[in-house]
Amino acid sequence: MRVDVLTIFPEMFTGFLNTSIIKRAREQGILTVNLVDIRDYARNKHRSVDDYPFGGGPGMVMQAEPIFLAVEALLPGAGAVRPPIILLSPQGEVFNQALASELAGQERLILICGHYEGVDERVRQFLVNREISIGDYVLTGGELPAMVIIDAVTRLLPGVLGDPAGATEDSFAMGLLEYPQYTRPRSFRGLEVPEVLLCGNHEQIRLWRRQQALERTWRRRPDLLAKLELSPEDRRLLADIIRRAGNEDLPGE
Ligand SMILES: C[S@@+](CC[C@H](N)C(=O)[O-])C[C@H]1O[C@@H](n2cnc3c(N)ncnc32)[C@H](O)[C@@H]1O
Repeated sequence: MRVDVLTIFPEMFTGFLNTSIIKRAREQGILTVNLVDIRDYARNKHRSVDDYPFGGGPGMVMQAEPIFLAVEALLPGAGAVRPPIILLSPQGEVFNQALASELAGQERLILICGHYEGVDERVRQFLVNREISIGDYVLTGGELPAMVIIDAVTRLLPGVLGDPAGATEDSFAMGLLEYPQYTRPRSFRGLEVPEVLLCGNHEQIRLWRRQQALERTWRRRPDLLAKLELSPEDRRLLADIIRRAGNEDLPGE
């Protein structure tokens, strides 16, 4: 996958792109990130790309022209099929795992990072074809949201994770929060790993994990559970969880 990132702070991406799984994905040629400095498309000697808002008000607004020029330089030849051209914005559709999977199916993404008070509305109206928010809060710029999206999408690309099953069992991938994880030592300060995980019986472990995932989701994110199509086994497990919760305080929460 190729991702073009339009930003006025390309240096913010240095650590992110050169660390851990994202670094490896780039080295393996699975991910290519092209950082475009929007200032390279400013038509003034100060390379400024923002100006005061028409109508007054606080802060500065990023101008449309350098952003249009930067995108046009990436996509020469009008009329070609356009990749998703995404404006990062707190006003966009809210990013989630389903959207990450959808974007992971694309060959190319263009991400536009706003800054200051945001970008000239004409970018939103006439240049981008998608607007994505990473949550209901306001950040100083679109750079962190761009990294969030690149990270979530990259780990879904074939070949990126050593064990692809990891991503399919993650929270949200199957509509549930993930079951609890443990590693060595078996006993830490007298705190023991659940016995079932040591028994070597794969079916028992699978069932325990499913029950834990259902219980966590039921307690913490019942909204997710409401959207899920439950199997007969899930219904049985859930009925048991709810019955026990009615009788006693479930341990460990
Ligand atoms: C300070 S914000 C501008 C907020 C804008 N004045 C508003 O109220 O919608 C500056 C830039 O940060 C980015 N940004 C801030 N919060 C974001 C979020 N939750 N999701 C995605 N991008 C965000 C956007 O690119 C935005 O243009």
